[in-house]
Amino acid sequence: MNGMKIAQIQSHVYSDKMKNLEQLDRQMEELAWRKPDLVMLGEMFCCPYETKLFPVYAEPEGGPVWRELSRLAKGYGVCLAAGSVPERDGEGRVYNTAYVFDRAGRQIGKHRKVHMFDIQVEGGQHFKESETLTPGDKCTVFDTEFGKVGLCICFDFRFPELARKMVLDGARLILVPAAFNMTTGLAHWELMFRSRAVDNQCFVAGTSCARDREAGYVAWGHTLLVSPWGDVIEEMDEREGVMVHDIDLSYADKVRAELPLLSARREEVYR
Ligand SMILES: NC(=O)CC(=O)C(=O)O
Repeated sequence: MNGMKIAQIQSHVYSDKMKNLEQLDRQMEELAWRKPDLVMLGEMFCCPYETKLFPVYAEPEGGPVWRELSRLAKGYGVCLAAGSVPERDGEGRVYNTAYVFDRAGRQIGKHRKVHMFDIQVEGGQHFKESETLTPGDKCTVFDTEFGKVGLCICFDFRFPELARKMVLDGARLILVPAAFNMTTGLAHWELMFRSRAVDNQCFVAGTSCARDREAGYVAWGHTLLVSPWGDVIEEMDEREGVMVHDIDLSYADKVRAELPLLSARREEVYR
């Protein structure tokens, strides 16, 4: 199946973890009449984006947040790309992890953020995910009823090599739960998503949480969806909201056939 309806939810992040899931339940109920096939959330949608809080909010895979996400996917009969959450493994390490559930509530995708968001921009944003997070070490592409889908988290998408690998592994849509900020958002948000989409001739969906000026980390918002031709299908502003679109993944095949960037690569020259 190539056609799908994708809903991207840009929501407020409450400090009460479970309140975020109650909010999600209400949002999915309100969305139900639009019959989305896939619902997508932002990076750390149920934990304030602060390094000291990641270990406090972290849960193992299969924990209460995971179970509630699986229940919601099944209850509403949708594929749920559940943003990202802090995940604790059996050895006490904490990851920034994105889970994806199918319509039956089964986990079909999981990605641990590979590239740590450690930046120090003079006069702008400072952040050091590696203070409390451990990086993952895998490129993630998983099977869905719509074909292969790529998954990475925010800073990961700044690395063209990872997106290229996902596409060479079969992805025609890349999901990116993300949280740019007031420094990087204005400079690079739309530019990055359009660049990755044009280079890889695939749909890219970037979903952020809404901006909260009182938060320790002020998210840029601007959830967006970009086509394989590089067109911005829609971009939100910084406020809470939902965006719903019908996309046809075979459009990526059409663009790749008309402008054969992927098939005309000369790997032997780039080595
Ligand atoms: N949350 C992030 O990883 C933010 C990011 O990538 C950025 O450039 O900003």
